[in-house]
Amino acid sequence: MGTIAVLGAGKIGEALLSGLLQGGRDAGELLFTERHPERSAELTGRYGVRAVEVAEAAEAADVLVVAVKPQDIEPVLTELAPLVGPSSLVVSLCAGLPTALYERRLPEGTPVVRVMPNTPMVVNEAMSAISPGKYATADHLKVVEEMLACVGKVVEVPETHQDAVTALSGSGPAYFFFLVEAMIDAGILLGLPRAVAEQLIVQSAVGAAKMLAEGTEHPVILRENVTSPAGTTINAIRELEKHGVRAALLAAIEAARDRSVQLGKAHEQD
Ligand SMILES: NC(=O)C1=CN([C@@H]2O[C@H](COP(=O)(O)OP(=O)(O)OC[C@H]3O[C@@H](n4cnc5c(N)ncnc54)[C@H](O)[C@@H]3O)[C@@H](O)[C@H]2O)C=CC1
Ligand SMILES: O=C(O)[C@@H]1CCC=N1
Repeated sequence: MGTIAVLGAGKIGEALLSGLLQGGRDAGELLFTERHPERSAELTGRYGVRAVEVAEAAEAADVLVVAVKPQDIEPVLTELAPLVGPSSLVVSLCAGLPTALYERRLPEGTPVVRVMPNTPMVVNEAMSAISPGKYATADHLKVVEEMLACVGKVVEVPETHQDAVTALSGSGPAYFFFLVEAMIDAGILLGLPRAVAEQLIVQSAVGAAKMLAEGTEHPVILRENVTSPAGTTINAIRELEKHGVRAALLAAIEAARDRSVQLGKAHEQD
């Protein structure tokens, strides 16, 4: 797989570096660029990975992973344009940004793969969806898949699905954290000490996630198995339905998808 350079080592860039290191990659095979020197020093201190300028990253790395905010992509494309070409491999983790944007702004033939990962990368449990741009070959996809398989699961999707994927699994961990936070608050409402409420809910989330991951039963059956006739759970479910939680989730994820589309459209003229 060779050397990987992460351009923009914020939350997701750091998650990738740390996941790759935990997955057995050597710090010497990883590089990153950062616009904030104090952030560079922090990451080099924590992981032993070297911060470099974009020119050195493009020269030394086999894979260039773009992990800046979509709103910050412009200067990165301008910097990269004279440094890359058909023998490079550019991987974009940026929400909403189509491979066509990179293909317009980088030299003709530059292979680009669009990826939507998520932060559970830090515990090697990422869900990443990958889509090839028009110059990316099966070999390029294999390289990207291998890199991401070190930090979790990988699925290939048509690029037309990437905005939906972003709303579902890219943002997905935030919805679960939000739910956990609200359930811990419910424990406080019922008079439990915060630490106990946290332990109860976090372990319930871990257990439920493991059952889901085993995949032996459909989520509906798992939920029904908890829901006893005239029991406690059905009273809670009635309240969830009454308060429109299911519809709220559909609307929320649709809104996230729409924002992803909008982020891509902001660069249509570039
Ligand atoms: N945070 C998340 O859960 C996920 C984020 N993403 C995508 O990953 C990208 C990064 O998101 P975060 O890590 O959350 O943002 P962040 O703001 O934490 O990280 C971006 C980093 O890029 C650096 N940066 C900006 N311009 C730069 C430049 N020209 N050269 C070098 N460094 C530069 C910033 O200093 C910052 O450290 C976004 O495009 C986002 O859509 C994708 C999936 C999940
Ligand atoms: O909120 C965001 O825009 C990024 C993309 C997916 C998760 N976080």
